[in-house]
Amino acid sequence: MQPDYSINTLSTTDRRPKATNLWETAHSLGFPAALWRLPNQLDKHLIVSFDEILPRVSADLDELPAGFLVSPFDNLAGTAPTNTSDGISTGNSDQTLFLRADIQAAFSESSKTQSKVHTNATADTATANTFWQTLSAHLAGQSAGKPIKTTATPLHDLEAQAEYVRNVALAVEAMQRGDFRKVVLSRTKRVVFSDAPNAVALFDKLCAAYPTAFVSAVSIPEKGQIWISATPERLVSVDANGIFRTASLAGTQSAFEPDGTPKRPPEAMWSQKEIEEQALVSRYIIECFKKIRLREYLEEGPKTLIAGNLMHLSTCFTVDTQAVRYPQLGTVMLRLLHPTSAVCGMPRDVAFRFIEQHETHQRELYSGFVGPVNINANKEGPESDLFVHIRCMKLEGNVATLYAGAGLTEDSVPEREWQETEMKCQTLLNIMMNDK
Ligand SMILES: C=C(O[C@H]1C=CC=C(C(=O)O)[C@@H]1O)C(=O)O
Repeated sequence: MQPDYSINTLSTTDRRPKATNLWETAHSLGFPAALWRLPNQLDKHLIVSFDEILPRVSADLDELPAGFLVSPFDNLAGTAPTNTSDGISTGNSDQTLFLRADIQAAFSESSKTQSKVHTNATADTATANTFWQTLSAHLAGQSAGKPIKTTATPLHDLEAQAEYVRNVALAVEAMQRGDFRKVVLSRTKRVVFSDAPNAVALFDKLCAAYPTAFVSAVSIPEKGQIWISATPERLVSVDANGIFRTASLAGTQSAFEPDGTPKRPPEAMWSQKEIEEQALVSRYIIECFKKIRLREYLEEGPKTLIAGNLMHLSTCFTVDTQAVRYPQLGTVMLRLLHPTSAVCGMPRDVAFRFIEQHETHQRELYSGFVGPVNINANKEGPESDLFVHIRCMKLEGNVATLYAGAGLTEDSVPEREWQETEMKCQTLLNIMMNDK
């Protein structure tokens, strides 16, 4: 029987495991781990998977056990779409990585709930024993040494800027010809650290700075990567009461006036280009509802939403899956929605091809989706919360690669779109450069 640490109930002399202890134990054993904090919540969650090589699954929220999903942008490749009995066209999404919750922990920041760590019943007992023994050794041996200070240096790539601006101009020409209506082109930015940074410390700083974001850190040892994000964009959520939620997010401006004073969201001014860009994302969601003949949805917005240093336009869509008798709505919509026109474009397939042909980097897990599935966090029942993986970076040793994209329409101005991606990189950079 493995320990079930109810952390708050242990005596103060106990070496209580913190998120960082579990994360580092997982790392030392080569086990994947995910750490996350939901928007507007205080509790942080962590799971460790005992699968050194993660299974690639179809993102089926109705079938998967408790765990965490990370999908690449491009998970439609390989097979032709298939039609289900509902007449729904679904892609092949078995590129999605699944971290099964073998070890599960919740770290409470509020005095009302207790922090908990436990081994799930389905986890392999021998592996779980190894994990707990390694954790105990780690706790016994840890010293309260000074945290290592790392400095981060962003690399300025003038060629990357020139290439991005050229590609935006090509996209604008294609849209003016009528080839497609919207495309999201992305770029990368590299940051070199003096030492490999502490992912859990970065995660904690992001949680503190961006309370309304979904913040996550996912360690994937088989790739030698840690992905860290603070995303404002919900893709699909289904709560314990069967309430389905999704949102359309687009249009970007700084959340601050040039003199540094914060803007008031209700007074934000949006251009016609930005209003149209966001309306296209909403239309895409509504078209997905139409494909499954779902009419009973609540649409709220567009409203201006603060996302860290930025503001966006957002419309929320809600469906009571019990009232409409559609329990699988989350899974079905996930397959239809991804990749939405907030990260791909419209029409989707033409925009997808334009991205493939013009972006010179691989998006990998950027603009895919990320989040917990079937996690029973508050005893009310399992919940799934998947977010669009933007405002993210890939950490490989002491090098971070940040990703940012901008939604383009025929009215886009190439230099401005580049500046927009710079602002989006700033969401993570502000935290990385602030070494407190
Ligand atoms: C693609 C990204 O943002 C999307 C979400 C909100 C606003 C966006 C925009 O204004 O272009 C993008 O569609 C990104 O941050 O990399």
